[in-house]
Amino acid sequence: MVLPGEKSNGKIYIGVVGVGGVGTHFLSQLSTLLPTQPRLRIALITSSTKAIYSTSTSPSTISLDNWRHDLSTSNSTYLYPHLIPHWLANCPGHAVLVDNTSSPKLVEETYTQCLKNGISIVTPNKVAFSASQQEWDDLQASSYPRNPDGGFLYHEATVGAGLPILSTIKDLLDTGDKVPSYPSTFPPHKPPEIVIINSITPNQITHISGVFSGTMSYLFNTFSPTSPFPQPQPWSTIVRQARSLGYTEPDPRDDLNGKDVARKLVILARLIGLSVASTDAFPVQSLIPAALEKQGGSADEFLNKLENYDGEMATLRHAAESEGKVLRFVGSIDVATQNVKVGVEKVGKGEPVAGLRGSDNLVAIRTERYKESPLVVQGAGAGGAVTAMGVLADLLRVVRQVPS
Ligand SMILES: NC(=O)C1=CN([C@@H]2O[C@H](COP(=O)(O)OP(=O)(O)OC[C@H]3O[C@@H](n4cnc5c(N)ncnc54)[C@H](OP(=O)(O)O)[C@@H]3O)[C@@H](O)[C@H]2O)C=CC1
Ligand SMILES: N[C@@H](CC=O)C(=O)O
Ligand code: NA
Repeated sequence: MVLPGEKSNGKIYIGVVGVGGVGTHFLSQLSTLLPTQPRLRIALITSSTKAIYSTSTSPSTISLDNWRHDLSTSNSTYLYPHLIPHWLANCPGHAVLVDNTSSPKLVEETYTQCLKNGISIVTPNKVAFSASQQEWDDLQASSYPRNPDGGFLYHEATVGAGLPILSTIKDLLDTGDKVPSYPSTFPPHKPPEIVIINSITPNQITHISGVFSGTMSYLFNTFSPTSPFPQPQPWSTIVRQARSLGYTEPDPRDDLNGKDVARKLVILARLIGLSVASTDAFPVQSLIPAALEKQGGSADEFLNKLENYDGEMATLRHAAESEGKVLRFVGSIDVATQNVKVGVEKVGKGEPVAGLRGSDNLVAIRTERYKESPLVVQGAGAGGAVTAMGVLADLLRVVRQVPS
């Protein structure tokens, strides 16, 4: 295996896992890019049932011209996750795992092993980065530069899809943004599960807040619009629309229960120097009706039952309307008080988050330099194409750092 620092044959071998909404857009965007990236070789494409491999030493690796057909007619069955690191390690150049799934099993069986073997990972999959703090720490320790022989690890699309949120925060931290002075002691009720892992460093960011879910943004922009006409459709109808638009998690319940936003806030909090035990370390408001919380079943079965609870959401909306407000699903991190929270809020129609459209995210970051007027990143935060762009941009970050 060729490590990031070692001289390789100059080629970069890509293993693509997952060809759903994001994965298909990723492959489509990659095929457009390939003619300008002669070093790239597609070494593996696997769905949850089928796989196509190139023989890793063969120069004629997989063509993207007819990958759907080639995959569906492939005689090769799906590559079990635990075999992926070995397979990529046999490539004669630098290898990159592109994980376009939401699979915890894939994370568990490939990430650390890949990184420690110098295989890079780019992914929109939040699971690895929002599990335990220890797992986060292990990923950092296994990957470059903390591990000089480790693979690169990029996950820009885990927060705000292709929006440059993680890269902006990295720039702020790298350029040592200063923060206002904090009280010498933290509030006595400081939640034990969220702590600043080091004293307030000069480059700590102080607040991050906004709308972090493309699905929830679309749902509330449509269900609780600033203009009263036309009459919004029922909540469950709009949830189905969000799913068909490719915004939701593979299971929309992971959006509605606030878990997806919680995952993103855990990733952001850890990135700016907070140690967060888990997504259960802070209050997360779920919009799953209580009666459906404990019921299993498929996503389709859930959506059919959700129709019976449209009235509950309509009541919430009417309460906001009576105050001349709209509903938005927001999240926030306050470093000084170490408070992290996720939930529905009534917001004035003139508020920035009230004006969002479609799957827009809006993330406001406050630091010393951006204290009075926060640094704001806004735009589509969900959708296959805008997510795939973030994954592809991360791949190019790896390409630029691998010696040719
Ligand atoms: N959609 C969006 O706007 C955004 C998505 N993301 C993240 O991107 C990831 C993918 O999302 P999206 O494409 O929308 O989801 P999809 O459900 O459309 O696609 C996921 C694909 O992964 C496949 N898959 C699951 N496990 C494996 C495995 N072990 N090996 C190979 N394939 C597997 C699934 O196959 P099968 O269906 O057969 O199980 C499915 O085709 C998720 O982690 C999501 O959180 C991040 C930002 C935005
Ligand atoms: N389901 C998520 C996808 C992007 O992270 C969302 O709606 O934001
Ligand atoms: Na992003």
